[in-house]
Order: sequence, then C-alpha cells, then structure tokens
Amino acid sequence: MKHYKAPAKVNIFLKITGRRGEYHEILSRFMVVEQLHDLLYFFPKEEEGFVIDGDFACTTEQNTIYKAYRALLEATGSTELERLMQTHGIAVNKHIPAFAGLGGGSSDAATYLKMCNEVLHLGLDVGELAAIGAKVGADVPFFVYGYPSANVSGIGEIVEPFDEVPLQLETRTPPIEISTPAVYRRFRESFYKELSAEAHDYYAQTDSKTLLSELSADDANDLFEPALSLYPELKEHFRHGWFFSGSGSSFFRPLPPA
Ligand SMILES: C[C@@](CO)(OP(=O)(O)O)[C@H](O)COP(=O)(O)OP(=O)(O)OC[C@H]1O[C@@H](n2ccc(N)nc2=O)[C@H](O)[C@@H]1O
Ligand SMILES: Nc1ncnc2c1ncn2[C@@H]1O[C@H](COP(=O)(O)OP(=O)(O)O)[C@@H](O)[C@H]1O
Repeated sequence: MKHYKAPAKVNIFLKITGRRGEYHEILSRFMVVEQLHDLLYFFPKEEEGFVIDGDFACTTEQNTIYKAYRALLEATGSTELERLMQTHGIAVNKHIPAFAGLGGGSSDAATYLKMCNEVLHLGLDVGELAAIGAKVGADVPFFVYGYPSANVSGIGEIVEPFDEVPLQLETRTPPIEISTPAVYRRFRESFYKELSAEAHDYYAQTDSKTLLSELSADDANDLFEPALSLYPELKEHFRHGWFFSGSGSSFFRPLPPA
C-alpha cells in the first residue's frame, strides 16, 4: 500500500490581529518541518466500523482523521468513500508528538483528505479540500495546500505561499500537555493586544531567517506569555535562541548550515 507523509509544522511567528466569536484572527508564518512526519496508509480489513490503527490518546470519534472523513462525506455524499472505509482501515505511524504545537492532528487530517481525493478520484481542487479541512481544524488548510512556507491568516483558512528557501529546523518538545483553547483564553483575558498595521507589513514581508535573527521568543509568538502563565514549568524548558511554536509546548530553532 502506498504510504503518505503528514509533516509537522512550526509557527515562525504568530501574531493576533483580532477576534472572531470564540476564535482569534492571526497572522502567522507556518513552515513545514520535513524530517518530522507521520506516515499514513490504507489497509484492507474485515471488522465492522471505522478503524484507525495507531498510537492515539483519543477516541476514534475525537480523532481528526475521523472528523475529516465525516466532513468529506458531508461535502461529497460519496458512497465510494463510505465503501472504502468499510473495507479498509487507516493506519498511522505516529512520530509527531501530540499537544505539541506541531500540528500533528491537523496534518493527519489534511493528508487523509488528500489520500481519499486521490484514491477515489473525487476531483476536488485544493481550495475545495482546504475548505472541507477548515471544518476539522484551523490548521488543516495549511497542510492541505502543502506549501513549505506560508503566511496564514483569518483563523487559519487564508493560506498564501511565502517564497523562501525553507529553513532546516530543530524541535524540542517538553513533556507538558498544553490545551490550545486554554492558551487562547488566557491570551484574551490577560494579554490581549492586536498587531498594528505597520508591524503587520514587517511580519508578512520579512523572510523567516531574518525574522528569527531579529525577534525575541516573546515578540515572535503572542501565545508564549499566556502559555507560560498557565504552565509555569514551561520556563524550565526554555533556552536562549529557541522559539515557541503555536500554543506549545514545542520549541524550535534554525540549524546552522551544514
Ligand atoms: C495555535 C495554533 C497555531 O498554528 O496551532 P497549535 O499550536 O494548536 O498547533 C492554531 O491557531 C490552532 O489551531 P488548531 O489546533 O487546529 O485549532 P482548532 O482545533 O480549530 O481550535 C481549537 C480551539 O483553539 C481556539 N482557537 C483556534 C484557532 C484560532 N485561530 N483561534 C482560536 O481561538 C478556539 O478556542 C478553538 O476552539
Ligand atoms: N490524528 C491525531 N493525531 C494526534 N492527536 C490527535 C489526532 N486526532 C485527535 N487528536 C487529539 O488532538 C489533541 C492534540 O492535537 P495535536 O494536533 O497533536 O496537537 P497540537 O494542535 O498542539 O499540535 C489531543 O487531544 C489528541 O488526543
């Protein structure tokens, strides 16, 4: 069976630009971490029901892959899709740590959508797939588009490729399970600020290497301070020269050229 890569991402920067209901509008540079990825593949099965084979800390119904299946079924009404998942399970060799700000669950969901589109010849274009992915989670459209580097805005649904050579990145994930909604909530309650128009242009237009040489970890990510205030033990894992990804708990830094 063909294996499909679901890569991790980091947020080179993440700035809040406003609020949308319970969500937050952001401007963020997403970059793929090529060497860290899950592997997904279909396998034939005989047992009943939707089967996900892999090391997960959640139920099948909570799994982003199952949510992607439901969203794709609702969008297409495809009986071939139903039949595929009656006769096949989906296996995930999980390497991306969970609760880590590396987008593992979102990347799995996006890869699953692309696999179904390819295997079943559904004929959905990348924009249609991304819109279906947005119903599963805010980070899913970025992974559907598959750009190595992109500016992501709205609440995650606007994905614009950023033309630069992707950085070689090193990641480190402290053993702290961070809740994304709790971090956004803390930001809203105690740290709320919005990006100015002038700063917006600087972040949106500057390449990632320059940004990481000019910014502190605090300035690069508006969610770092609220995460530290909710999970004070994070501070023990922070090292100078490292940056915070998404809502955490991972840190990353560019590797020096070989
Ligand atoms: C912070 C970021 C940065 O890339 O990622 P992670 O650190 O989780 O990987 C994202 O904004 C997270 O994306 P994702 O984890 O897909 O979020 P979702 O499942 O859609 O939403 C979980 C919850 O986070 C909050 N949320 C999410 C996205 C957003 N733009 N504003 C929000 O306020 C909402 O409370 C929402 O109910
Ligand atoms: N396919 C999946 N892979 C990993 N975690 C998943 C998946 N589906 C649902 N989850 C659940 O999502 C939460 C963390 O999601 P994940 O994408 O790994 O973290 P983050 O958004 O911080 O990068 C956990 O509650 C986990 O159990």
